[in-house]
Amino acid sequence: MKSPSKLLTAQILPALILNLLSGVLITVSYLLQALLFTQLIIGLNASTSNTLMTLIVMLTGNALLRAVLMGFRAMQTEQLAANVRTRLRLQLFRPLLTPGFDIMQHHSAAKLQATLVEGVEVMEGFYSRYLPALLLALLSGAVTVITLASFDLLSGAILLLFLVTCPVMDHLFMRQQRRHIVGVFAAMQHFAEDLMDALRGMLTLKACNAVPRFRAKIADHAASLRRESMTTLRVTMMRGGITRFVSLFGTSGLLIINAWRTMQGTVDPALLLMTLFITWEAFRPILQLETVFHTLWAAQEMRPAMQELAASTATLHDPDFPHPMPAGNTLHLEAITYRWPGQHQPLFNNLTLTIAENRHTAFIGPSGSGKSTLFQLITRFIAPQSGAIFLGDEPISELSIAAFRRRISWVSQQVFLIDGTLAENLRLGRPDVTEAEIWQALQQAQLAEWVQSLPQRLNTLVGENGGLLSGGQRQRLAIARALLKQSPILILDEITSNLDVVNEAAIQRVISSLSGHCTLISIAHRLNTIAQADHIVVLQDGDIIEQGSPARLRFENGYYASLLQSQETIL
Ligand SMILES: Nc1ncnc2c1ncn2[C@@H]1O[C@H](COP(=O)(O)OP(=O)(O)OP(=O)(O)O)[C@@H](O)[C@H]1O
Repeated sequence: MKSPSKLLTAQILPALILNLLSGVLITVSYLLQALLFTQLIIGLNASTSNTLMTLIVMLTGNALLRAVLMGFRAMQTEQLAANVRTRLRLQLFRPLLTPGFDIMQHHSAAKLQATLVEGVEVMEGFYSRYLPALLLALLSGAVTVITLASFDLLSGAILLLFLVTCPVMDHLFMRQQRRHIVGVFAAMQHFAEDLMDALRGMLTLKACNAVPRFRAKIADHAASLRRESMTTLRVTMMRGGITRFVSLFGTSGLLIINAWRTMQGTVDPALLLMTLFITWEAFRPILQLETVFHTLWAAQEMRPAMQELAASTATLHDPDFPHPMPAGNTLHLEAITYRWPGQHQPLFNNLTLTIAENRHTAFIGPSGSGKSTLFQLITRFIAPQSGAIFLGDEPISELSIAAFRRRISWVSQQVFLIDGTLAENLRLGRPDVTEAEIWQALQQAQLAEWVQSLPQRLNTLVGENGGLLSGGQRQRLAIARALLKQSPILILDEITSNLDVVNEAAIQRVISSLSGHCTLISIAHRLNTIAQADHIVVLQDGDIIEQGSPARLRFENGYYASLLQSQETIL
C-alpha cells in the first residue's frame, strides 16, 4: 500500500507539473527580457530606429505575457492548495467515518483537532507552496546557469558555484540551529491541550477552586510557546539573512569579475550587461523559497501525527458479503470472552445470555462489573475475542455494521445534542420525519406540553450541547430522538442517574409505555426505573450472578434483594 504522502503527491502531480511549468515560463520570460534589454542598450547608438522599436515592442509583449503567466500561476496555486486541502481531509476523515472505527480509543480530542485543523493547513502550505517553490528554484537555477554559460562558460560556472553555496551554507547553519527550533510545535500543542481542557471544564475548575492553578499552568505553557516562537523567529531571520547575503555576494561578485574582464578587454561589454540582468534572476526563486521555508519545519513536525491518523484502520470491519438482516430482534450472546486491550485478565469469560425480543431486560451490578462493556459488545463498537453474538439467528459479525446499527437506538447518561433547534436535534436519526411524527414522539417522551409552551416551539435553540435545557429535558429529548429512529431495539444506559424524582418518574412512565413494543435493554443503578422490567440480569466482575424476573429475585436473598432493601431503607 502507498503511504498517504506518496498517494497525495501522485494525485496532485498533474497540477504540480502545471504549476512548475508556468513558473519556469516566467523565469524564461525574465531571461528573454534580460537578452532584449542587453540588445536594446548595446544597439542604442548603432541600431536603426526600426530595430529599436521592434525590441521595445518585444519587451512590452514579453512583459504582458509574463503578467498573464503570473496571474495564471497565482490562480493555479490557489486551486492546487484547495485540491490538497480537500484530498487531505478525505484521507484523514475516511477512517474516522467508517462505522467500525473507534477514534477515541486512539487519539486525544485536542491532538485530533490539531491534526485535522492545523495539520491540514500546514500540509497544504507544504504541498502547494513549499514543494513547487523548491522544484522551481532547482529548475530555474539550472535554466539560468545554462543560459549564462551558453554566452560565457566561466560566468556560468561562477554563478553555479554561488547558487550551490546557498543550500550548503543553509544546511551547515541548520545543523547547528535545528535543536533550538524543534520545541515550538510541542509547545503549541501543550498550550492548545490545556486551553481546551480549561474551556471544557471551566465549571468544574471553578467549583474545585482550581482556576488559579490552571491559569498558572496555562501561563507557563504560553510563556514557553512565546520563548520557542521567538527562538524560531530568530533562527528564521538569521537563515534569511545568510541566504540574502550569499545571493547579494554572488550577484555583486560575478559583476565585479566580469567588469574587470571587460576592462581587460577579454570579454564583450554585452556580457557585463547580461550578467547584471540575469544573475539576480538565478537567485529570485531561492529567495522566494526562503519565504515559505517555515512550512517545511511545520510539515516535518506534523507529519507523524497525520500519518498515524491516515493509516489508522477500523477495529471492526464489515464482512465481505454481509448476510441479509434477520427478521427477529432477539439478541443472544454465546460463550463470549472479552479482554480489554492492556488488561491481563478477560472481563467476560464464556458469558452466555439471551435478551428476549419485545421484552425489557435490565442490567444491574456494582461499578466495574462490565455493564457498559457488555453494551459496547451488543452494539458492535467492540468485538469479542471468542464466542458469538446473534441477532435472531444471524451472528452480528456477518451483518453490515451500518444496517445492524439501524436496528438499535441508544440513549446514554451523557446526551449529545447539536447546537441547533429542537427540531434539528430530533431529526438527527431520521431527517425525513414529519412534524406529526415529531409531536407524537414528544408526547411519548412526556415533553410535548413543555415544547408547546415555548414561544419558538420546535424552532427553540438548545444551546451548545443542550446547555439551555435542564438535565431531564435533555434526557427526554434524547429519548424522543431515539423513538423517532424507530429502531426495534432501544438501549437506555443509566439515563435516570442524574435526574430528580419528578424527572425520573416522567421517564419511568415513558419506559412503561414502551414495554412490549420494542426490545428494551437498560442499565440502572436506581431500581425504580427497572421495577417494571421483564428480566433482570445481575453482573459482578463480568459474571452473571443472578437473573430472573424482579418478582422472583426479590425473594432470592441475593444482590437484587439487598439493593432493593437498602434503597427502600433510604427512602
Ligand atoms: N476502554 C477501556 N479500556 C480498558 N479497560 C476498560 C475500558 N472500559 C472499561 N474498562 C474496564 O472494564 C471493566 C468494566 O468496566 P465497565 O465500564 O464495563 O463497568 P460498568 O459496570 O459499566 O461500570 P459503571 O457502573 O461504573 O459504569 C473495568 O475494570 C474497567 O476498568
